[in-house]
Amino acid sequence: MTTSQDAHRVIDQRIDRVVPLTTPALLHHDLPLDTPLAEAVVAGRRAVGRVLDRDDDRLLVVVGPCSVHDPAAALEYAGRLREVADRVADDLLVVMRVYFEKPRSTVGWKGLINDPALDGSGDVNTGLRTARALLLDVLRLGLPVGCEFLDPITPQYIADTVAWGAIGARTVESQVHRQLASGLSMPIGMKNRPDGSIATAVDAIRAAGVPHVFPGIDVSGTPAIMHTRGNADGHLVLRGGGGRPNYDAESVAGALDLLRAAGLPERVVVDASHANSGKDHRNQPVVAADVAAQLAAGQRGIVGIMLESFLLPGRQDLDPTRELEYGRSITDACIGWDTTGEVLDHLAQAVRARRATLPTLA
Ligand SMILES: O=C[C@H](O)[C@H](O)COP(=O)(O)O
Ligand SMILES: C=C(OP(=O)(O)O)C(=O)O
Repeated sequence: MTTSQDAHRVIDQRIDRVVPLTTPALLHHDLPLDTPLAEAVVAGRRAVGRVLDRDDDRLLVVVGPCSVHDPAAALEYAGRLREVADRVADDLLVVMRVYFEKPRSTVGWKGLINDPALDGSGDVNTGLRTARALLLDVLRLGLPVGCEFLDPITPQYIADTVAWGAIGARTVESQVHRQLASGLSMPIGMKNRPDGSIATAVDAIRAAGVPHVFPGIDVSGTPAIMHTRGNADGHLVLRGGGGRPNYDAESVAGALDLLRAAGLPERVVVDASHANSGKDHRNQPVVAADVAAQLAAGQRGIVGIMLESFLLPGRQDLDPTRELEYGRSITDACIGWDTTGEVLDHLAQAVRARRATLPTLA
């Protein structure tokens, strides 16, 4: 046994401070998902699943800010999005992107859960509470929610509210994240790796599709051995990479071939941002227009699109010496609100054109 004298020399040598973390159960108690909201989550997940399975010929659109840094602005955005989502509901299944966890290439702000005060103070308790409160508010407006799952323990705090999830480009090769995805209750998009490798994401879909056993925490916050069932709703997200986009018809066909060869459903979601836009938000409508043209030409393999969009276009630096502009991203550049409406209308039109090329679904 380690003596207290030894412990002092060997344990937590690089931990500066340990702060108690609230439990998922306590947060759920304080901010409950009531029955109507739970029904909305179940309906949202089912609707996403039907689009992915092509039992519903609409296009899944995951749209919203690159990251939430100001819950008030995100909620204003949600209110506006709700109106557009209703307008295009016959053709598009709109899910709001409500991202709280940012995987960084090196260092940078890691998102609202990690650092809600945006100053490096790392008040994760407040971050989780603020995130869950916003998720419930967005659900109350009638929008399904999409999140990236990055930290393996945060899902117990918020995943009950989420209809669609992503494993990001930087973690898609990680066994920890594949195991996590195998136990998550909603469909999960696996993004291609930052260097452009699609095979890695295809491997991730296969890995997450089967049961796993791994250490985690249960809803009470107690360490637990999780035995998962496997996630059959895994799908590929093409986000470009290695300095090249992969949203064009040839890349989509290549990705569908890889999925077929792996024995997986031939379906992809195209992310119009990240390496597909070269991180220039002005390119997102160009990507969306190309996707729209592929849909109108009858491409059924594209089941969804992701857009990074906020109230104002572009991005701003997180600069402690200056007040932030309301409604503008502090992570990746987003398309602004007006462009968002135009892009969604264009995509809805393309879905109608695709429908006209296809026999009616039974
Ligand atoms: O979506 C956001 C970013 O692309 C991601 O967090 C990586 O950002 P970074 O390369 O600026 O760290
Ligand atoms: C980090 C993100 O994307 P990717 O994993 O594709 O870089 C994101 O969507 O916020």
